[in-house]
Amino acid sequence: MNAPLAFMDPAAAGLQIGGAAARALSLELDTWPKPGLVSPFDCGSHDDMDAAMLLRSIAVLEPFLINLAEAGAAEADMATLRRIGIAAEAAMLRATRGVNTHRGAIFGLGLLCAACGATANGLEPKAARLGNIVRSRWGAAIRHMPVDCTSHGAVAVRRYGARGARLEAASGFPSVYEVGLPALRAGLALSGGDAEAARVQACFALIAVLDDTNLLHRGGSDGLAFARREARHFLESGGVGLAGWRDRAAQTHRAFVERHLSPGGAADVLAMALFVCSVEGRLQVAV
Ligand SMILES: CC(C)(COP(=O)(O)OP(=O)(O)OC[C@H]1O[C@@H](n2cnc3c(N)ncnc32)[C@H](O)[C@@H]1O)[C@@H](O)C(=O)NCCC(=O)NCCS
Ligand SMILES: Nc1ncnc2c1ncn2[C@@H]1O[C@H](COP(=O)(O)OP(=O)(O)OP(=O)(O)O)[C@@H](O)[C@H]1O
Repeated sequence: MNAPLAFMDPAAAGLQIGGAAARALSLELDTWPKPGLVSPFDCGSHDDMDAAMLLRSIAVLEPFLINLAEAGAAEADMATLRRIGIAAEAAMLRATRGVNTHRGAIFGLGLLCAACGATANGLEPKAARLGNIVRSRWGAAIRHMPVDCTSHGAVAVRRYGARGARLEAASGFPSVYEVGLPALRAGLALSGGDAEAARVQACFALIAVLDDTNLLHRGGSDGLAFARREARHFLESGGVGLAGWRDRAAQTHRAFVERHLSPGGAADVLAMALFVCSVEGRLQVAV
């Protein structure tokens, strides 16, 4: 059973929250098949990273996620969260020798950890949605954050008018609550309680709707349209409720790899949904 974290001891809350975030990242990594993404079985569309590198990155990031939760509990402003986030990115790049394994995840999960810290310390109601806390506490500051105009995401946002990681966060992570969590629930029901099937269902549901700047960067608007179409097709054919769903999903995985497409944003949002599940206890079963 996946009971919500109890936070009996506020001093231990940061450790619990950061640990839950790191576990969400490991669960995302373990999930297979995820179209184009890295898993313990293969490197998907990536020639510069593998599961061992992602695991190293997760281990290095956990203390920063703990630190972000503690900062949220101490009513930190966005400038403080940003300093921790930038330090986490630097540590990730040192651990991976320059490969961007978890940039989007540090940002989104980091903000959710800070919001969770605020609930653990009584600054926000325990039953509040973490996404709403991010929006109300830091949303305005996120919208006005300095933008690195050369980043892949910023170029895609400008060139294609995409929503990117920043807008997702500033608006309270609607993709986590309106897509990721309902799809995890649907996946559990369709598969008769198979946790990995539920994660695969959620991954496809997210690919089907997200403005994923990784897909735009690698495949342009045709790449994004292809990815969404393939994901929708899988879901409309029955998703993980279909006999042989794993083979179908693996076929889609291979089609993404052939086109060098990788929905890194969907992977990040899947990890965020798994984190929210574990700390808000929304599904009442482990996924
Ligand atoms: C805002 C961030 C994500 C940078 O964005 P930018 O567009 O410059 O980078 P980039 O293209 O690399 O995108 C970041 C990643 O977000 C993920 N992503 C892509 N699309 C989406 C989407 N629609 N929704 C959510 N995540 C997405 C992908 O994994 C992508 O790799 C962030 O890295 C940043 O500014 N960090 C500074 C530290 C900070 O302020 N941290 C806050 C507290 S933790
Ligand atoms: N399991 C996963 N497999 C692949 N990417 C993932 C996974 N989980 C999360 N991601 C996200 O995908 C992003 C990496 O994608 P990508 O390598 O395309 O980015 P990039 O370094 O900006 O571009 P490129 O490698 O094309 O130069 C990371 O920010 C990471 O958060």
